Amino acid sequence: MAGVNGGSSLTPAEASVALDGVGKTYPGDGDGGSVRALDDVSFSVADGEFVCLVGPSGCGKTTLFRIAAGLTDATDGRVLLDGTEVTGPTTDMGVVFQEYHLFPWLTVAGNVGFGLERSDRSPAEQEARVDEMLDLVGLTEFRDAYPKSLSGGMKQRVAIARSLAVDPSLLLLDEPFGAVDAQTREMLQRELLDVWASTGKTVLFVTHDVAEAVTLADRIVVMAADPGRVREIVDVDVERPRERGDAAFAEYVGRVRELIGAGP
Ligand SMILES: Nc1ncnc2c1ncn2[C@@H]1O[C@H](COP(=O)(O)OP(=O)(O)OP(=O)(O)O)[C@@H](O)[C@H]1O
Repeated sequence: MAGVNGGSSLTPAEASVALDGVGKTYPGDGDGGSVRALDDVSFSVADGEFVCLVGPSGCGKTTLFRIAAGLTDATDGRVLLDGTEVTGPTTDMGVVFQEYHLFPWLTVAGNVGFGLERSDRSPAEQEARVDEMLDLVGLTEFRDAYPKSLSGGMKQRVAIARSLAVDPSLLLLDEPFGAVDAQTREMLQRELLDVWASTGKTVLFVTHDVAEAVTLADRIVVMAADPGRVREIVDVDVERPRERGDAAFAEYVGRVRELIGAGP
């Protein structure tokens, strides 16, 4: 199988997003016991590339996601977005979490348009952009509905539409389909790939589901734990749409599972 440890040789300044020697130590409670959650994590994601991050429980996926999103400070290293160091949350990144984080008092259109209110678009431009995003995720007829009346899959489509509305250069997703049933999950994966193909966004997607990573990614960053670090980067050299029944698909799933289970 081709593609293990493959990937771009982009310099941090050339990449859409680059993690450059990122480390994180959580302080202990005073009696020592600090946790080295991440150690010297470096990889780049090229413009328009879809990269998934997988690894065993506790390898620091969420910590890395939060650092990339500017929500947590790294102890060492830095994250560059389009060559500029990330020092806090920015509208250049669209962020989607497992929990939908929708505003219950706003309609679907209100949620999707939320970030646009602080942009320099006119009200008419904002409305047109909301309509475009609702069309993109197939929720036009639900524009006036409230989140409580939506299924989990629909809520996550709203969250994705909201994150894309401000036209970020990077989409960051942390286990976005972790709370929906298996069938909805596969549908959302197909839809996300369609959105990715039509928008050309750069995507960094965290998941613990290896089949999901093999379905979606151009490359899979496989992490190891204690301390969290990059074990290998696997190029997924399979045409899309990928079929779970295919031998090549199963081979990649097996290879990535083996890497995750390989111990320290
Ligand atoms: N706020 C915190 N304070 C102290 N330690 C933390 C904190 N957050 C995470 N950790 C520790 O850092 C390590 C990495 O945790 P993190 O949640 O980032 O991993 P993960 O790969 O996302 O795990 P999982 O897949 O189980 O969600 C773990 O050992 C965890 O206990």
